[in-house]
Amino acid sequence: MDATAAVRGRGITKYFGDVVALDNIELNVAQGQIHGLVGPNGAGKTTLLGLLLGLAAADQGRLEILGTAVARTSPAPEGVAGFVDGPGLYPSLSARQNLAALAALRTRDTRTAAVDDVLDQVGLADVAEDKVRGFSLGMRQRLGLAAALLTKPRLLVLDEPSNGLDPAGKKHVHGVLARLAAQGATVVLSSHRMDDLEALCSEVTILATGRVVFSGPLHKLSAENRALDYRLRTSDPHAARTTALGTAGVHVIESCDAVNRLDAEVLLLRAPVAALDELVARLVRADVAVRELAPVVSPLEAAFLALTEQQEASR
Ligand SMILES: Nc1ncnc2c1ncn2[C@@H]1O[C@H](COP(=O)(O)OP(=O)(O)OP(=O)(O)O)[C@@H](O)[C@H]1O
Repeated sequence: MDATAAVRGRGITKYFGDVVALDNIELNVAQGQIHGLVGPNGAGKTTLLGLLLGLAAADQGRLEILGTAVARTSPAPEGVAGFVDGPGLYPSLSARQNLAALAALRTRDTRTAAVDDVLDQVGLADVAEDKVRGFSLGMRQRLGLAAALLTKPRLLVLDEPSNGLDPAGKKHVHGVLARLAAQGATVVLSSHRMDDLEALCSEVTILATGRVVFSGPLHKLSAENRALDYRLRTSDPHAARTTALGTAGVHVIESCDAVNRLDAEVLLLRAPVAALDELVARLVRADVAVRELAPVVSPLEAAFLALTEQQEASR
């Protein structure tokens, strides 16, 4: 196995009765990487994360985690922590008691220094003595992350860790994950939020109906020569429209969207980057000022929609 790989999956297949939840999955995650799993509902993300955590075994294929081949009967290798379907917590105990209980179970160590440190890292120090019963979803997610941190994981596996987080909570969680990765730990997480994945991950795997439709660096998705939808606001919408219609590769979208119809100054365009560059040059030559030019959805989201729609259509 490649010494720098934290996860290596080959031909991973998992069935639930007649349902093929994972279909011949290939997955490579380098050590120290934050790797995002993204895909529509039912794509297989939670199933795959569950295999990494040792909660279930693949029916076919070979999975190596932290240099160890995972056998059907063996638990996940040492150094793996995380959760799927929300963290398991005791509602009647406080945040601190939950963590102290876990620490005692795992290491027979009831000292509080490590507990205080992880509570602080996830931004829950102020509510350490509050019962988990009263915690919001975002607070539970942060406490689940704190519990995983207690084990000093070399591979952290998280199913939608951003679920329910407010901006401050998200900042804490992103900071924790980035620090972990900088220290050499590996993080594999799923999310439905493209902006989170773009902020955190260097590589992503896109799943659709149990198959990998893309896996690799984020920049490869955005660099692909695909036409995206853009909003264009200029000093002269009429001239901009005429120029756009006369520029090869640029398609003017006649919007039926109420928001854009109200904003008559905004033109919706579909174009690859090269055609867009040509349009901007023409607008400048025509003395039309470009006040806003932005993709309607991010390149990752556009790629995600295109790839997953293709896969769904070919089923
Ligand atoms: N325990 C189970 N029993 C039967 N079918 C299951 C089970 N777990 C998952 N599945 C099926 O396997 C497929 C993949 O489900 P999974 O939960 O992994 O998807 P997901 O990408 O995590 O979806 P979501 O975004 O909705 O969380 C789905 O068709 C689901 O119905």
